[in-house]
Amino acid sequence: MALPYRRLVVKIGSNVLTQANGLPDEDRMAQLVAQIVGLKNQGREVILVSSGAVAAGRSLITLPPKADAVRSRQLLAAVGQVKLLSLYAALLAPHGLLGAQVLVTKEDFRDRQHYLNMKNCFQELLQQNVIPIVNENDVISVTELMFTDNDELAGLVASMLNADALLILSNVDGIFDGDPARPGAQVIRQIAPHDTGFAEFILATRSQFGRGGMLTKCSIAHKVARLGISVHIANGKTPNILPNILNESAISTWFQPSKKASGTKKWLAHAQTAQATVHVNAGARAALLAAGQATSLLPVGVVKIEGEFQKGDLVRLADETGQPLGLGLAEYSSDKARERLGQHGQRPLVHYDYLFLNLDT
Ligand SMILES: Nc1ncnc2c1ncn2[C@@H]1O[C@H](COP(=O)(O)OP(=O)(O)O)[C@@H](O)[C@H]1O
Ligand SMILES: N[C@@H](CCC(=O)OP(=O)(O)O)C(=O)O
Repeated sequence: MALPYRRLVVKIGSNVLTQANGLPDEDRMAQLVAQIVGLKNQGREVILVSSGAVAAGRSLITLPPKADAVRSRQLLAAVGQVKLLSLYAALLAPHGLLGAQVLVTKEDFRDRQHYLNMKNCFQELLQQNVIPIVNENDVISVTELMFTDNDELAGLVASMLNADALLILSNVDGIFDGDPARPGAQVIRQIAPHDTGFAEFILATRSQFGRGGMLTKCSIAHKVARLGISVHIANGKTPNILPNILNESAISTWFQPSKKASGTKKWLAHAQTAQATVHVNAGARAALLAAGQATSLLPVGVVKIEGEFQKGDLVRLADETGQPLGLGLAEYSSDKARERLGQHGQRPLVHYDYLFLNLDT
């Protein structure tokens, strides 16, 4: 039986769409589009997050020697994105399908109005049977404004649209239990929501044209799965990989989902800024991070509060050494919290429903 995912986000990495010489691999694109059309014909909704603009740009423009790295990337992506989307449009047209370009920046997920505009647009596109094709707006996303990579962007899109699954296509069959090049290395087939042991196997290497590397891919996958969205990492170069993930015959690493999280938890998982930090003691840290338990933060475990906050504000949680633990919404102000610091029998400062912990700390 096929996996019952109705709404899918498919992320295709640069290296899947790029040949060894750095130019776009149009045959591969055609194969992947054919697979996506197959998924659509099964009645599924597909949102595509596609890298490849820089590679496409390389096929159009030769950079001058000693060109500035940031400007070169902007130039290649600006020119290449047109070619990338034209190729997708040409491949979808014979199937009677339209693709839509959606270019986003990190800022668009922070600004609530931008976020809602974007969400509404996606919903309209899906309703009209159009395939949104998302990429980072590389022209204005430079250095610290950039997403870590398109895996982060795909995770945000999957959470925003409450997708059933995120399929990340890279140039490896999944996460290996060691160097993928080592003879005998095996793909880890399943990772449970609270299992963080996989991190020890990941090497700092990344594919030739990739940006973030496997470690960021995995921490995004883990976070998204903990919000209740299935994540599969698989090889985009393997024939029929998308239908085979869905009929469970493909090799892939499957991050099993937790129970679906509320909209607030999804937002907290990806929120970036908090004004104040609440430091907790070792006992509270252990209780919060204990697998499978829904624990709220009580004042008895709080040792220090840095900064000011009001009821409903976003606060950062950290342990006594300052190591970040997660983010939550305060149930009361920092003034009240300071009065109750270390006291037993007080109301939670951060309720479990409004708390998102990073398990990879
Ligand atoms: N344990 C591991 N299992 C699989 N791949 C790994 C592992 N450790 C490091 N990698 C590297 O991660 C790369 C994929 O990540 P990345 O370069 O970011 O790809 P993409 O461009 O698809 O986002 C692989 O090509 C591989 O070299
Ligand atoms: N936005 C860039 C891709 C950046 C990126 O994150 O690539 P990847 O590491 O392959 O997901 C492009 O279109 O070339």
